[in-house]
Amino acid sequence: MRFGGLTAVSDVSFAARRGEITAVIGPNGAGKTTLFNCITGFYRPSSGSIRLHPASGPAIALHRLPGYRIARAGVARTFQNIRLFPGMTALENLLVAQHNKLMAATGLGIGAVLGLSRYPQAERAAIDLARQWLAATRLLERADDPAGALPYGAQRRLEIARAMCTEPLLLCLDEPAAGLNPRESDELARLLLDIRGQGTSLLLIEHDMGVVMRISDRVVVLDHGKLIAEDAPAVVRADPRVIAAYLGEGEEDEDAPPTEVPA
Ligand SMILES: Nc1ncnc2c1ncn2[C@@H]1O[C@H](COP(=O)(O)OP(=O)(O)OP(=O)(O)O)[C@@H](O)[C@H]1O
Repeated sequence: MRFGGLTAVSDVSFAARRGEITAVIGPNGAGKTTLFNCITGFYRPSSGSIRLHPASGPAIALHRLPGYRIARAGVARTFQNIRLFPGMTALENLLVAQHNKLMAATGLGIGAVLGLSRYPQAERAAIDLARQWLAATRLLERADDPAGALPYGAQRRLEIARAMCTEPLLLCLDEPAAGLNPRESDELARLLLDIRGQGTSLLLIEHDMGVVMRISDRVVVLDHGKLIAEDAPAVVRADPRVIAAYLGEGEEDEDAPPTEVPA
């Protein structure tokens, strides 16, 4: 991915395997969010390819699709900075996520207008799924509260619930533990393991090395836009190139907030 003269991500090749949690780590500015933006269609990569391999059927070339088609193909994401609809209730946020499905069930809404459709049935199923994810994220009691009024940790969980309501094959999480206290981080780790247990594959950008080392099956390390390691968490943690990348960070930017060394 190039931005004018700057190559933000280059020669990065790896597989996030089905049914696994793959973490993407690296110092600030390594290209992690850019990579996510390419996978989820916010950026169109300048070159290269990104493929989604569903359990059945042919591979889908994500790099050729616009963002909404990528979402439809089964890739969901959350953002580094929470992007909920703050004025809508928690439940409504989860129903918006199912808009595509509802529209498809009702013949693009025309059937619903004519009162001829399966809309009530589809709407009930959407509410059931939303309530299931509200329960999984401990937000059922806050279902009717505006999303913007929820505490920070609850908003983070609601973002994950919203992504899961699209029933994704791959869930991409950009720093889900940012700003959480240790108890909330533990709870998040358990939630992500549950999501994996239900068959969704996860790709996770995370600076909290406790969470990364505890739940990841594989860890991919980026530095200056390049892949410098890809292995099991314990192997990556001991890799001298990875340690050097993290230790080297402070020398370049003394004012940058410290990044945890994965040790
Ligand atoms: N839209 C853009 N235009 C120009 N440069 C960009 C753009 N987005 C990212 N970059 C540059 O690409 C590089 C990688 O940035 P990116 O945000 O992907 O890093 P990161 O690993 O996610 O960092 P952090 O951990 O701080 O979030 C940086 O040099 C950044 O300035």
